[in-house]
Amino acid sequence: MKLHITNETSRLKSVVLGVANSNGGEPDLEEAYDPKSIKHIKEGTYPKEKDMVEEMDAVASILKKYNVEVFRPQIIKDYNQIFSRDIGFVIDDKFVFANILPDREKEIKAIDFVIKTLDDDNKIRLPEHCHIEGGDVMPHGDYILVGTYRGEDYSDFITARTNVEAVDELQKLFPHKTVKSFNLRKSNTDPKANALHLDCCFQPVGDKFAIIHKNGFLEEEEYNWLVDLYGKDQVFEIDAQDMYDMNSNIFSISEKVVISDAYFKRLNAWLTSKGILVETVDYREIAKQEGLLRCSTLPLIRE
Ligand SMILES: NC(=O)NCCC[C@H](N)C(=O)O
Repeated sequence: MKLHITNETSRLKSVVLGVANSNGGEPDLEEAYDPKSIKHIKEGTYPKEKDMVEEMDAVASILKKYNVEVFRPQIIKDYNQIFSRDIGFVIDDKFVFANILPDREKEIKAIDFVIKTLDDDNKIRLPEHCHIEGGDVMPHGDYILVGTYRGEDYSDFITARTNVEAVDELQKLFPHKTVKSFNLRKSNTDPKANALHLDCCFQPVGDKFAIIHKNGFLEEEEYNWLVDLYGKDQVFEIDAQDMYDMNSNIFSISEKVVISDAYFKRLNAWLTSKGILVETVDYREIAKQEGLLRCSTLPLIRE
């Protein structure tokens, strides 16, 4: 397979979509690794496998309707494999393995059957001390946008997944691109104050638009840099509740078509007003684990 990803919105040709089958059910509180899952475990509202399988199958159907090649990870018994985005990422024709949270590191084996079709020259592994997850990485033409956490208390946050060492390494690996990093707000306990990955508080859509949550960014100038990249009138601002609901985590099939959650009335109306066709699914159960549509997809080829 010849990989090709240079941005978030060009016509999608091939993608990995996670699976919710045999996801291991409700974890113990100590095993959960994001604050929204913790909240749902405490409140007795943790999502059921059957509901999540149905939600993901609806996404697969839409992708197939648009003639997108869809790979599903092989099922590892009793293991959460919903959020394929984070296990690796494609930049140009390279597949970069994530150095993911140790609780999630088995997930990558399940797409071996895809990775082994790639030339060895096109597979990249970062040194072990570089932590990085695909939800933090967005190829954007000549830029690679990367979410990170620069605080000295990095190791206290199970929600901090990409470190500055990985940002530096990425710049060395892609010297012809500019790696621009964003210091994100982290909370292990409050999902409304936790930008778990860059795609939880920002995402480009269409040919000139973006969705953004200001408070997800710790540095105002970095938030401003993104707003200026698009222009103030072209960005859709979301608040803490919208971030919690995961409004910035929709998924583009092309510049003209997105998959969004039917629950996002304000966002979907805005997208439609910009000439973007919105295919809707119900992803409220998946959302309970602090991820949504972008998080559950790993694009391999866009035009
Ligand atoms: N890109 C993403 O934001 N992925 C969501 C991952 C959610 C999962 N519960 C985690 O904490 O790793």
